[in-house]
Amino acid sequence: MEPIVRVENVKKSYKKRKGDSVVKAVDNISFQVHKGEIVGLLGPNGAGKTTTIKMICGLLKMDEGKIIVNGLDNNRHRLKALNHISAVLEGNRNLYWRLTVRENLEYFAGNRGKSRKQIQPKIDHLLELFHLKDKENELVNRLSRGMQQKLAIAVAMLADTDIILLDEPTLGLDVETSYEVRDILKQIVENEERTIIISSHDMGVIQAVCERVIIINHGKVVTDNRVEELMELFNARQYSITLGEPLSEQQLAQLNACFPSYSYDANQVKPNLVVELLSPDQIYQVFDILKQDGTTVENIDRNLINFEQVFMKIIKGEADYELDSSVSS
Ligand SMILES: Nc1ncnc2c1ncn2[C@@H]1O[C@H](COP(=O)(O)OP(=O)(O)OP(=O)(O)O)[C@@H](O)[C@H]1O
Repeated sequence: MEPIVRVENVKKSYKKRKGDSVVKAVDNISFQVHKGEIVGLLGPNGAGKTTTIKMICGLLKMDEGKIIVNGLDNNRHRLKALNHISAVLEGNRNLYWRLTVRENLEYFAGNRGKSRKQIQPKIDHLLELFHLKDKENELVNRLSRGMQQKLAIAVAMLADTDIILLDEPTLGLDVETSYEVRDILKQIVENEERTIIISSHDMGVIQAVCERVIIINHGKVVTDNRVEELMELFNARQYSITLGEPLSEQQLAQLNACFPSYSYDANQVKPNLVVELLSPDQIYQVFDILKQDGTTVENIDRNLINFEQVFMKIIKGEADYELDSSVSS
């Protein structure tokens, strides 16, 4: 099936203010998103996420490459392609501050050609979903930042476009509102056939709502994989081993040579060793090192790691696995 968004060999550089030097914000990236998917676009600060999102929604021109939205090349058919997209960009909530919550929803629905009457049931549904019903007659400039953010996302949902782009939807929100936005997004994903691309540093949101993540670093795609697979991959690798006796200097040197990211704590009730394995067979290599000095193993646990730790490993280049581009092709 033809993907709904196809980003092909896209490049974008910015000129620095002083001199002729340029920043390669996006350096030849390609990825695809299929209809109904919810994909996280991740990366450290300055990785190129916002630049990518702005190019997908036609706010920024790319230097090279192309982006196809629902079969339309957004270099050549920008306005038509944009009809398929709603975006909530970071720091730009595009709301009318002197209109009420309900008026904003009505206004933006009208912009998309919907009559006031036709749209009321959908507005009521969104007000309930976003817990904004009791604020429907409040002016937007009297709402908290979190409520404004929820309203901006509700406006994007109302447009009924195929694709929704959310740049940092929980940035700057308190923990409670951030959880609320996460839950609302989860419900939308479960109940609606929308294609959503979310850029976020909030790994909790990503883990809760995204099926797949595309991780960008220094303007390049470094990972394109299902969240579940990444979790499984890293989970399978980290083992915590409780030892009967402390390790010798020689054993530690060997562990360091074979498993440089190991950690060892001799100060617990029983000495504890944590190793990360590239393949399950490597556990036998660990056992061999332990056996040399007769160290006994009292217990082995597979450590559960969260998505934030997985992300950090990928970004730090600790992940030693093949980039799986097959999921998006
Ligand atoms: N208008 C601009 N002019 C010059 N450089 C820019 C401009 N916008 C972004 N950049 C640079 O391009 C690179 C990518 O920026 P971008 O905002 O796309 O990253 P990001 O992944 O969204 O970062 P963050 O997580 O901090 O929002 C950075 O080095 C940034 O400094």
